[in-house]
Amino acid sequence: MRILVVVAVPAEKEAVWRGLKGDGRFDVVAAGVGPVAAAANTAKALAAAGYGLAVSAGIGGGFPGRAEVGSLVVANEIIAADLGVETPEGFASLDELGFGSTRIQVDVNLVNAVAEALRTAELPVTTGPVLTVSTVTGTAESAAELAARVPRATAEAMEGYGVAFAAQERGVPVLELRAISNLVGPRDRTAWRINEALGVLEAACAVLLEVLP
Ligand SMILES: O=C(O)c1cccc(C(=O)CC[C@H]2O[C@@H](n3cnc4c(=O)[nH]cnc43)[C@H](O)[C@@H]2O)c1
Repeated sequence: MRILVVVAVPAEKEAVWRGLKGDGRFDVVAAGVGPVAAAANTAKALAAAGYGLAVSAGIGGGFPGRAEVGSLVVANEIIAADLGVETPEGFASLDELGFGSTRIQVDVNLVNAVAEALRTAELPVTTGPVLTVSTVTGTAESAAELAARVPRATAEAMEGYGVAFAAQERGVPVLELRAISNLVGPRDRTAWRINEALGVLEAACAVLLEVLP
């Protein structure tokens, strides 16, 4: 099975490739930051070749108490968390407005198999919903609002839903894997542990190499 791995930036691509050891079953694309770049470039890649799986991978923010810095999150649901409208009563998602779904489920057997393999490799891993946002959350208020909107929210990043939507349109299964570089909350750039997260992402990709068919 050929597998497409979509990351945002070159540093993530290098980490993923190191983990995958250049295995010929995988193609790794640095699609750019954000859901639009991710969707457009995933759709382009999926149109160019036959893939059995699309993986959105990279660093991400962990919700405090659910995913710590240096750990991994495997999404069991990929949610476009800011796709909707603001109303005087609060945020209303596209689902509530009747314009479609902001949630894409990930195959539970795939999630469990990958999470179990990562645990066996002694990598700290949690499964749960991963939110896709167009703006990195930067205040305690926004973090609390998101956590209330999606009660089990485990991590946030900026590309998963774009990759998942493009994959879904072509009937290709999707997986999202995030290595946590920072906590979701008040912006503190000095607290981001990007190199540590890239190292964990590399180690996780070495496990993917073994567990994916
Ligand atoms: O705030 C900054 O100074 C800053 C510096 C470097 C990079 C950024 C990013 O926003 C990178 C976004 C990039 O990384 C993923 N990511 C990582 N953590 C988070 C997060 O807490 N919330 C959303 N996205 C995150 C994201 O998928 C992008 O690809 C900022």
